[in-house]
Amino acid sequence: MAPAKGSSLTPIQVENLQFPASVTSPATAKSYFLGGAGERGLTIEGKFIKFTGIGVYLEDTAVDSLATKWKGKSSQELQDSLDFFRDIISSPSEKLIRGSKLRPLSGVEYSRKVMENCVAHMKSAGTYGEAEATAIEKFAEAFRKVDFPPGSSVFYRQSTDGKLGLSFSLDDTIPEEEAVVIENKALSEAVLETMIGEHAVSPDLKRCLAERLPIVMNQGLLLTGN
Ligand SMILES: O=C(/C=C/c1ccc(O)cc1)c1c(O)cc(O)cc1O
Repeated sequence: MAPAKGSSLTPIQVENLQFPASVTSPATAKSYFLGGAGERGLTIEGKFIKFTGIGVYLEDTAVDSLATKWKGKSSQELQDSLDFFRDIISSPSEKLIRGSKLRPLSGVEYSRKVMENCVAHMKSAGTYGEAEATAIEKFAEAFRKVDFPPGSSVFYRQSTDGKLGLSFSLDDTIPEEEAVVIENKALSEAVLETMIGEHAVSPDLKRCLAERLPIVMNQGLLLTGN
């Protein structure tokens, strides 16, 4: 029998955070592969401080939809193409994003930064209206009583029909139940846009996606090393 064709997608380590090559969510029973992961830091008094590690998990179906346009392009070409990242964001497959903390952060502190970026993006894209302002309020409320010690995580599930599921975990395990589901496509997409789009908070994550996805588009998926 011919050997199975496929690339070996490896887990990724961001500082002391481990991002497995694939995960199955007990909330949805769906499996996702690790498109990429990277750090998010801030320069404070001239020093780059790493605060979070972000992992972007995609459903297998994302590969074919991306391959039609991007297969054959080099990692550098992909990294330099905003349209490539926009196609990941809008690809017709569910995404699961894990944002894990390297330093302690309160939910209010963390969510304020995420919301600032999301609102700025939606305003510049012309997608911010009353429904989005209400969705942002719901987002803020979900984080109000959350505390993030190092190693703890928020999971963002972005469904193809525009729902954003939020869940919180003290480690890297995906909770069985989501804390809240926000039905707003513009906000859902904005969360990933702020991470890998035009003004991305994690260039490291963009580089990683641009390096790994060509392998998957060329060789297919064969997951190892969880
Ligand atoms: O990771 C962050 C935010 C980290 C952070 C660091 C220091 C603070 O005082 C507050 C928050 C993040 C993200 O994951 C996604 C996003 O769109 C914006 C962010 O800032």
